[in-house]
Amino acid sequence: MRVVKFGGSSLADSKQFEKVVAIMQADPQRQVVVTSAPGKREHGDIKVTDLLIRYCQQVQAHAEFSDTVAEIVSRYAEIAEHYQLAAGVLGHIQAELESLATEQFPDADYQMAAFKAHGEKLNGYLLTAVLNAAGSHAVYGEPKTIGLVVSDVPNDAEVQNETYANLAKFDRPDGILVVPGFYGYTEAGRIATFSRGGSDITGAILSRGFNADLYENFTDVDGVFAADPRVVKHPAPIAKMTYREMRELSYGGFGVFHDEAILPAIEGQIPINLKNTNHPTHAGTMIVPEAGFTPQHAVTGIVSSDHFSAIYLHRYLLNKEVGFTLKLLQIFYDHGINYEHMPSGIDDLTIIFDNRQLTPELRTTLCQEIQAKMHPDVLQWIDDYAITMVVGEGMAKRIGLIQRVLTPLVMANVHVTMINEGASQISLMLGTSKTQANTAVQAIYNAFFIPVNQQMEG
Ligand SMILES: Nc1ncnc2c1ncn2[C@@H]1O[C@H](COP(=O)(O)OP(=O)(O)O)[C@@H](O)[C@H]1O
Ligand SMILES: N[C@@H](CC(=O)OP(=O)(O)O)C(=O)O
Repeated sequence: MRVVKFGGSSLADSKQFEKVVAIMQADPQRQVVVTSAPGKREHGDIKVTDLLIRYCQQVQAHAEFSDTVAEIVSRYAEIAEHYQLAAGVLGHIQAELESLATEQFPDADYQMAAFKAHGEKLNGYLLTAVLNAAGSHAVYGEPKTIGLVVSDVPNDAEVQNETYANLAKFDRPDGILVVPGFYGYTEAGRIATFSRGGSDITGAILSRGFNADLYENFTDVDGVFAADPRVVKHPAPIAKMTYREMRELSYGGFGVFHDEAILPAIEGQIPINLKNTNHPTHAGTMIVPEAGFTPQHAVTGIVSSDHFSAIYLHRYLLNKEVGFTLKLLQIFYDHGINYEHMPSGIDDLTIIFDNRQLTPELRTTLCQEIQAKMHPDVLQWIDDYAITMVVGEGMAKRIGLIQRVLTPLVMANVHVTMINEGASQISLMLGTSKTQANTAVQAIYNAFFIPVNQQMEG
């Protein structure tokens, strides 16, 4: 059997629902389907998840929210009306949405999680009704009913291991089981969501839990490309790649698949097929175990992201001081900040971290504490930090690869401030300024993917 996940763009309106129904009905192996909330219908549109966040913020601020609720309801109404569903279906959706405003929650974070989750919950309910109206036998499976248990971090939850025992015991109904993505329930029975884009994670959990032969993840592109299509024009498609290549590239910024969705697939050794809802006959990208994989190219993909900041510390004889790093990381730990990378020299150390975790106040406190406890000769805060990652199973044993990566950067006048060859040996990390990050990706992409004669012409 297969678990199929449709992203928000695939479930954005009735036109997309038609494609989803056709895909589900084309293969009886597609027995479990995971829904996202309706996404963007066109460039500039607003995802239902973002409307729900606005709705929650308005409720929390005791502000007017009826326009927001009407806007959310209209997204579901267009689909329900297209399929001429019984009025009760839309009535139920509207009532559930409206009741959120008066429901009691333990705190504002759990309240936000519950609001957000309703985008996928109500779309799951709607898709169930649509599939039944289209002649399939579909049953709605609430994450609580099927046993999807998550940690009690309301907006960044992780799956708990007992989920897999629960899923193994769950008696799947005949026909299609429709499960909303993006959230589960804590031990205490509260809704908690994964991080943004987390419906991919639900699909992977169900694939492992139900021991699927294949996890099909449908989106709005023909698979994974060697670079983000918004950065490189018509990037080369990747026909096949490994789990760890996908994990590194998603982590690095390929938004097409959530980086935390790889682990359940690895644990269950479930192959993933990323496909296009708008072009379902295209083979898409297969993401497979490392064993038996033969890389076709030195580099599989190049990615950059610019949500980093760094703290640079310099102190003479730092290399001789036992416990310096420990003390420094303790400061980060005390403030609940995790770091991403830590390149170091004899007397120098840079800590690179995701700056989305920081407030301006926290930044000031961090600097003051580091100054007071570590007594560095130099402490520099660097906000203008982007990381470009070059990833490929084929990189490990290639002589001269670093030179092949760096030469086009020299030619493109990109200043590289940090180089870190990942311990995994399948990735190379480069620090640049934010403004040079896209140039870096384009230059490395051209060097590895465009034949030299075409580069000259271009
Ligand atoms: N390397 C890449 N290959 C393919 N798509 C990518 C890549 N990097 C970023 N993307 C973007 O990811 C988008 C799909 O992800 P997302 O918007 O989350 O889809 P969905 O709504 O289906 O979950 C694509 O439209 C594309 O713009
Ligand atoms: N709807 C949620 C979860 C999700 O996975 O969405 P999508 O499949 O559209 O990336 C979000 O916007 O974060």
